[in-house]
Amino acid sequence: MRILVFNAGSSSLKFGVYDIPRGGGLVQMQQCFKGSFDRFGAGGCDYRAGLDEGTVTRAPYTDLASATQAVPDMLARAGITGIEAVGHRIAHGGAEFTAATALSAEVLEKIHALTPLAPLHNPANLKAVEIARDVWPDLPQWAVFDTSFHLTNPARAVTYAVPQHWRDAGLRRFGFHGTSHKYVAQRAAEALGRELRDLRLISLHLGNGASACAVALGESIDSSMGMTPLEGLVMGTRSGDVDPGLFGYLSRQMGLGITEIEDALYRDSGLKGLTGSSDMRDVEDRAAAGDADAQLAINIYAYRARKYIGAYAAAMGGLDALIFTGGIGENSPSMRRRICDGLEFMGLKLDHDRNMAVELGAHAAPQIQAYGTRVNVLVTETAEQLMIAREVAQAIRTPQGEALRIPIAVSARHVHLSQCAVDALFGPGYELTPDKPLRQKGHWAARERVVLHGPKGEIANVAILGPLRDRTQVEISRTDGFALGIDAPVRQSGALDGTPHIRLIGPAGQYDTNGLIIAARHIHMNSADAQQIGLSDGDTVNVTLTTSGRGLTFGGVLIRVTDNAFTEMHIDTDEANAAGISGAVEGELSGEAVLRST
Ligand SMILES: Nc1ncnc2c1ncn2[C@@H]1O[C@H](COP(=O)(O)OP(=O)(O)O)[C@@H](O)[C@H]1O
Ligand SMILES: CC(=O)OP(=O)(O)O
Ligand SMILES: [Mg+2]
Repeated sequence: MRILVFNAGSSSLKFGVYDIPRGGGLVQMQQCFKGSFDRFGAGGCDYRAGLDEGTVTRAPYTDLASATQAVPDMLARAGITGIEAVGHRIAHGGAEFTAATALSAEVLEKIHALTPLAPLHNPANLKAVEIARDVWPDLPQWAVFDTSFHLTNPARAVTYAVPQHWRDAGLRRFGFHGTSHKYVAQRAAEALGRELRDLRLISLHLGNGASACAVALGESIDSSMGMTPLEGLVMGTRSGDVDPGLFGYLSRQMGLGITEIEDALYRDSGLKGLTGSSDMRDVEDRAAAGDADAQLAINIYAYRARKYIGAYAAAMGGLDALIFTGGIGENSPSMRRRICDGLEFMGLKLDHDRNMAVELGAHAAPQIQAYGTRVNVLVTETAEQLMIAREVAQAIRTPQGEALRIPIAVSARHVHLSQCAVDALFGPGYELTPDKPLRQKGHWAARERVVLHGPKGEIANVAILGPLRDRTQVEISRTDGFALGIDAPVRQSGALDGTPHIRLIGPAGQYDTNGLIIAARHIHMNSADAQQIGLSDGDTVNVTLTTSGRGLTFGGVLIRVTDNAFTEMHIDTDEANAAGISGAVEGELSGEAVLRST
């Protein structure tokens, strides 16, 4: 499979072509061509092409759009043919897009609607989509969003303390550069020989746009950009954090309009506002030559980044490694040094020689901390394009391309009764009263309730689900098992041989029975959905819950296919609590799981 990737940033356009050999996995993915344009100006831009990074030439393009327009010809001249899909970086995907998404007309519409929240980025990203669709109208186009990785951030990190009706209108923090933060976090874990799920990391992506991200135990838990890519660190042309009180002052005292203020914060602030140049190379050169403005800019830049390191170490309750990436993070030893200076108190100190000697190749993620210090410090190239290609390839390999989203129902403790049990509990020949229909057709919850009685305690008011069954089955959670004092096994529904005994108590008597289980998590799936996604009865899959506060993947979820099932996943209350679920949630069958089962 051959995938072309466009990564349009605020100051540069990068593109790459990636191959996965037939029958190979994502790890075998190889880059076969790449190019980048930056330093756009009236006289053109810098251009690097081919796998050999070194050569910089001048190209006549004065802006990102004209450079993007030139890419198809460049690929043709380089003999690159046979592209099967195009992946695009899209900066803002809002709260909806948790993974690579096929660019349908509807999805494009949603991305357009988010443009006011990323005015430097989404238009450039969409331009690349438009050009690619013109040139390759038959190829599938995919989006990979900067925001997706951060959708695991907890509510306390993403909620602005503003009036309720503003929050209801969608005001919240998102975070960007997620593809980069995710990639470098994985690289750092590999380089340290540790599992990502055991590490607390801070990633500093310092490019033209810049952001810090706290990655705790494999998930982004906070990042410095907010609802827009304006919040946080000092950037090339963006201010980063300012007092929102500035707006009123600028408007009332200085007579500026909203557009002027916003434009200045996006385009004329940051390094550019402080020094006249948005390019750190220029700023460093000027500072070295004695320019006081440039020196102050560098100090502000480093100080702001250092403050975020302190904040995120506190947010995570510790720090195992700090990662530098992005044009500045990768290439400026002096900036890395300034950012880290003064952090010895938290076990973070650089080794001068290692910091100066950093050489980044495709497989290197050098460590630059002083020997014997507690916090590892790594420098690594980011690889947003590679990550985008991987995510697109994985999504394409998932049957139907898109992950199947399934509603999740939380089963509280309940019993299924036999006629024998009903007779004993409610009186001979008693008929239960169906009260509420369940989503599985023909199933209902009865008005009647029973008590569960165990050696340690009782649980009252337990629901009875109909219709009646041949054998009585009692489904509880592990926590209920402690309350009752009985250790119940995890079983599929109906697999009751050898299960423990429990006493049920009803208004007319008691009933002792085996059949006490913790229901194995499962998905009811109708035949059409199963066929569409390539699953059969008895398969097991992984289901990822990214929308919940504690985002979690459930492994070994059993698929139960019946003709007219309502497709829905059932978990118990312990599982729901572990995933931080309240209210309606959807889970996502992860591509990996689907691949394994077919
Ligand atoms: N050798 C270097 N020293 C200092 N800064 C550098 C160096 N090389 C690149 N940079 C800076 O990196 C920034 C661009 O980062 P990059 O990640 O390429 O941008 P983008 O966010 O557009 O992808 C610019 O400020 C540039 O000056
Ligand atoms: C979101 C963002 O700031 O991206 P970039 O670094 O490409 O400007
Ligand atoms: Mg960038």
